[in-house]
Amino acid sequence: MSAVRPLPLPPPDDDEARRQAALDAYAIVDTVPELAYDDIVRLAATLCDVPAAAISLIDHERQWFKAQYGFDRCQTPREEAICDRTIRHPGQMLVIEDLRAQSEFAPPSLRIGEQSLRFYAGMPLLSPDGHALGAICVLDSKPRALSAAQREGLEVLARQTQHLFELRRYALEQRRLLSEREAFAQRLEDARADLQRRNDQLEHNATHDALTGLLNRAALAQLRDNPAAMRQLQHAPYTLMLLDIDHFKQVNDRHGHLLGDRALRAVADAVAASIRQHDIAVRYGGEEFLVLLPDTRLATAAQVAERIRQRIAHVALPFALTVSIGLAASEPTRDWSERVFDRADQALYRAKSAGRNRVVVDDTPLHE
Ligand SMILES: Nc1nc2c(ncn2[C@@H]2O[C@H](COP(=O)(O)OP(=O)(O)OP(=O)(O)O)[C@@H](O)[C@H]2O)c(=O)[nH]1
Repeated sequence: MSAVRPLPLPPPDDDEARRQAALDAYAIVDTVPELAYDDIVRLAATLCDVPAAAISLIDHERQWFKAQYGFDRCQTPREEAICDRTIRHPGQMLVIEDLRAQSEFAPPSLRIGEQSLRFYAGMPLLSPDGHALGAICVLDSKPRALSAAQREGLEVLARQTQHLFELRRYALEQRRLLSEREAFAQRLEDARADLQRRNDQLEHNATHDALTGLLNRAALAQLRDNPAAMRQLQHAPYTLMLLDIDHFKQVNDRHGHLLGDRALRAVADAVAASIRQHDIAVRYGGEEFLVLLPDTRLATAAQVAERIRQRIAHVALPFALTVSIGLAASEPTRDWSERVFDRADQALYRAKSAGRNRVVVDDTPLHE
């Protein structure tokens, strides 16, 4: 087509907004040069035997060149972009054989070498839903015409360019989906971790005494009901310690429950600070504590108990705080929950009867 169509009206605002949105979806404007597009414009120039060619995208008030060959500008104002005329008739090539003969076109500022532009042929570049994003164009500083084969070739290159655009959009979409999937997986993992934390917290609360942080009676019952843990405990001689705060009722009565609670925490801290990591300390009753010392004979356990007693005697409180402790050793053939506990309890009773603030070791003969 050598005749120029009458100057089309500017597109209605809504259409232009949709067209611009279609272009934006490719996120291609202002990207770095890419060889695939550079190759296409070189090929277009060679095919049409012209010194210059470009892939122009009409972006708001400018035309921006994704690729250019034969000139070195990366954009021009939209009002002088002939490609802006080309996109007004999507699907049709616009050919202007001699710009000087077309008074309706202001002379473009774009120059080919030192010469002003005389020849233009552009094929619109369309999105799949028909929005014209820009054009692939060939340019010359001399008037000329395109052969049918050259026109056809330019159309093919326009299709190839559109294909590249679609690949780009597909890659962007995949990246978006991937990051959405990663974000979703992260949210899922966060939720799982949060659930795990809450679960751990619940489990901790169910098995620990809130005041002292030591294990509670429920945890002791769980231990008793766990054959594997019991086997582990019983594979070597162990010692059971029962500890009771002396005259704790008086502490409460004279100094109030708040100080009583402080005393309980101080006792728990002294116990925790005196035992090994795998020893098991339990707040067994109000002011009673139970400590299981695996793999520990009575004599060693007595030293630990004495350390605890002394530590507690030195706790800084507005009143004297002492404890009585009873100890008993395990019997290899018996369940600690029966006999060992009774023996430790009797030892504790003897510690109380003998004046409190002392450690008493069970001395009843085994296997009586
Ligand atoms: N502040 C406080 N007091 C508690 C708690 N649990 C139990 N007690 C108190 O501990 C006291 C235990 O008193 P008793 O069993 O008579 O024993 P005791 O006064 O220590 O006397 P002995 O054991 O014979 O030396 C009671 O007054 C309970 O109210 C608690 O969580 N906080």
